[in-house]
Amino acid sequence: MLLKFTKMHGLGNDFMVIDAITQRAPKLRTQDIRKLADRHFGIGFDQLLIVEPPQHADMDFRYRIFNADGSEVENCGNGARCFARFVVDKKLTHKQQIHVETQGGPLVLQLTSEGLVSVDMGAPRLLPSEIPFVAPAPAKEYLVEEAGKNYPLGVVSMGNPHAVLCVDSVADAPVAQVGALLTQHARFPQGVNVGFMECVSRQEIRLRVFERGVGETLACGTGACAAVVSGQVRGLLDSQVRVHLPGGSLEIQWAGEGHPVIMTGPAVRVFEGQIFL
Ligand SMILES: N[C@@H](CCC[C@H](N)C(=O)O)C(=O)O
Repeated sequence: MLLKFTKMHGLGNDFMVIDAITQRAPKLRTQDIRKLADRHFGIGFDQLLIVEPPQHADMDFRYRIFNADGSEVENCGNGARCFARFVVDKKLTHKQQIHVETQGGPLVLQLTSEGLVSVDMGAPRLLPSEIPFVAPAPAKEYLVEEAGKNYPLGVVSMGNPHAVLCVDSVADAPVAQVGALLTQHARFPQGVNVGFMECVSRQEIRLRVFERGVGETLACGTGACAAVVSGQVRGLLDSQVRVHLPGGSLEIQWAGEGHPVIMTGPAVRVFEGQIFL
């Protein structure tokens, strides 16, 4: 069958987006997604996004997210912004404010007058059991031992699991090596996305993220939210922070415990395509 798709990106974190509302989309198996994600033999992407009708009457859409390794995940910040741009550009909605179901919980999105997308990402979860993370008691930072070294990590769930490590300089951070070790650490039973955060000031950080199921990406939206939350919990950051990622910058706001994290940034359509499956 011929499947139409749109290639999009949020700060270089790239997506294949499938409209499963106006076309019949096949059920893709893990190995199908891996093949499509391959940058040499497929279309190439960090995540696949599938836009579907909602399952609950108070929602506008449901969207599902799959990592390049074919695993289904709960949430994706850059994906959420691309999803909003996609449903508006495709005229799947005329609403200003879009409510969408994800596996990690509902999100509220809107396009701004500057052409950006702002997303209410919901309140972060910080209890070890909510990440999930194995720890005897809640703390601001946890020492996680791997290969004879102790890593002081902040842990945050933005629907999906994140660990945040403070570094002196992201340019020199051992993202590939340490990211690969920690992403599958036994204390994170569902794996974890690993952020390397350099605090420039209380309102500005640099961040690189080794994503679960992908490897290092040019940007991670939920990773940016998690880093700002973890930085605030550790007393390092203010409530409004500019996050510089290798692919560009995001604005993240968090007013503290119980409040939602608001993420604002761009979402770009690259091209329309079709593929025989
Ligand atoms: N790129 C994303 C996060 C995608 C999911 C992540 N790899 C996971 O496994 O949880 C973002 O922008 O948030």
